[in-house]
Amino acid sequence: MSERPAHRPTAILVGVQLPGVGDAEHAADLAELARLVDTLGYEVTDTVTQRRDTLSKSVVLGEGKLKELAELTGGKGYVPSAVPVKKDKARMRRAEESGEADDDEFEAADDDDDGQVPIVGRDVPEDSKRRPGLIAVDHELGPSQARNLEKATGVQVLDRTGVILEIFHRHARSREAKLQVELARLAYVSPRLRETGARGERQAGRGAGETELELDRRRIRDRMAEIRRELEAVHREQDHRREHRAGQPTVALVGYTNAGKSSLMRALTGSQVLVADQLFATLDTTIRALHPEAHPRILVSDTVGFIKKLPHDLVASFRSTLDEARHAGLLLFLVDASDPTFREQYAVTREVIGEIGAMQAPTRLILNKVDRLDETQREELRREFPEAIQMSALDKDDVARLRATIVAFFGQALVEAELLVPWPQHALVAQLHGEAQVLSEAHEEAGTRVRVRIEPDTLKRVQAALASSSPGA
Ligand SMILES: Nc1nc2c(ncn2[C@@H]2O[C@H](COP(=O)(O)OP(=O)(O)OP(=O)(O)O)[C@@H](O)[C@H]2O)c(=O)[nH]1
Repeated sequence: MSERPAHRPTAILVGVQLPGVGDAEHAADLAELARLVDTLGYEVTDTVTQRRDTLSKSVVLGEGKLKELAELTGGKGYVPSAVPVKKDKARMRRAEESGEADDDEFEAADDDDDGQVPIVGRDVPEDSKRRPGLIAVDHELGPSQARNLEKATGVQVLDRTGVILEIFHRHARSREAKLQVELARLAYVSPRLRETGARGERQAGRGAGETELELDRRRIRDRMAEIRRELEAVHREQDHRREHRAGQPTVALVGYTNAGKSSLMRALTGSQVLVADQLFATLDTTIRALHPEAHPRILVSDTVGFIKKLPHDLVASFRSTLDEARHAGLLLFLVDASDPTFREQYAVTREVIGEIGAMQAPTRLILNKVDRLDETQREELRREFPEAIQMSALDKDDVARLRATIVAFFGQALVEAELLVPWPQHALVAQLHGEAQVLSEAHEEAGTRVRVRIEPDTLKRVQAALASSSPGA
């Protein structure tokens, strides 16, 4: 075990290598989980792994490995009262009736689940200095698996989704991100709720014949419906804003978490976007103009990062955040080329982008962080990805070259046009300076004659504005 700074709680990782998962992939998955747990503020001190044909239905690991894990945590090493909960007959019957019965139910009736949403910091006592604060399991856990593991180890257990949700929760800044994360957390927590026995203060609002579990679930469903309505309102507002930007060329940066999107965004737009060596530092989409400004103005959007095994609910809840990518004229796929697993990360990103229907736009692959590679490695990558742009988001010249590539890309899509803007509509000339490349400008009796290179959509909008206010229109 390594030295632990006193201020950081510690965590143990648990992973089972299932058939079909190679050693390298297994190690990479655990390394990623370690980064996630680190981002959550824990220091990873140990990793317990095992090869198994399937995950143990009760506690994920086999008996011997569970003991090994419990030795590290100071826990019992077995699930107390590891027998079906026979005493609570009424509870069993209700569970069966509601289809909740678990053929592998080890969990004894307890009263420590308050049915509330917090995922971290639930109910495991921190009674020992030696005891880690968290066990993070690299698999989706069923409710009884998590609970049984907690009982056997005495330590709080989170699965990969739980860890990601907790990070998202901490990093959500905008109203939209907060609502989306809350929705995803409720979707995660709801099936994990268990009947907990009656407690006086929790009776309020309970309908006739409704169990406490049903009441909790109904409350969650109601809250989820409310959040969806709130989100719809936020999205209408966003659509409105997007319409306003329609026709403005936009380039979207997409990529795995920590690939360097925010750094590149900052470099391309001169803005103070948050850059952190953390996973999912960015949960919102930021949109800024390319800087120094291009004519017409080009917008750059930076959005939430992707990750392997990103829960589907979470992808769905971030769909609107990713909408910017769907409307972009150019998609830049950013990868951290110094990460040996970047090929897989690239594949995951493409898959998610494909899922949200954003693959229509032309794409370019950017191999970022090549400053961390030597010349031989770069040469190999050039052969493997001849079309890709190799660069470092931290290198000014590289960023300037990328900027030129982006400008050239949109330049190809521009058309040349001549417009006569009547004096009463002179404000349109100023607008054209922002939205098009003005080639020449001459003042005439009827107005200003402007030659522009302009996006076809923007041209249509300007022509429509001119036509609607021309005499006789
Ligand atoms: N050496 C090197 N480091 C880089 C480069 N680009 C980014 N970084 C570092 O990588 C880390 C992550 O960068 P970010 O820009 O926050 O990554 P991101 O893709 O926005 O991350 P998420 O918010 O998690 O999606 C930071 O510590 C950056 O300083 C690069 O080209 N070279």
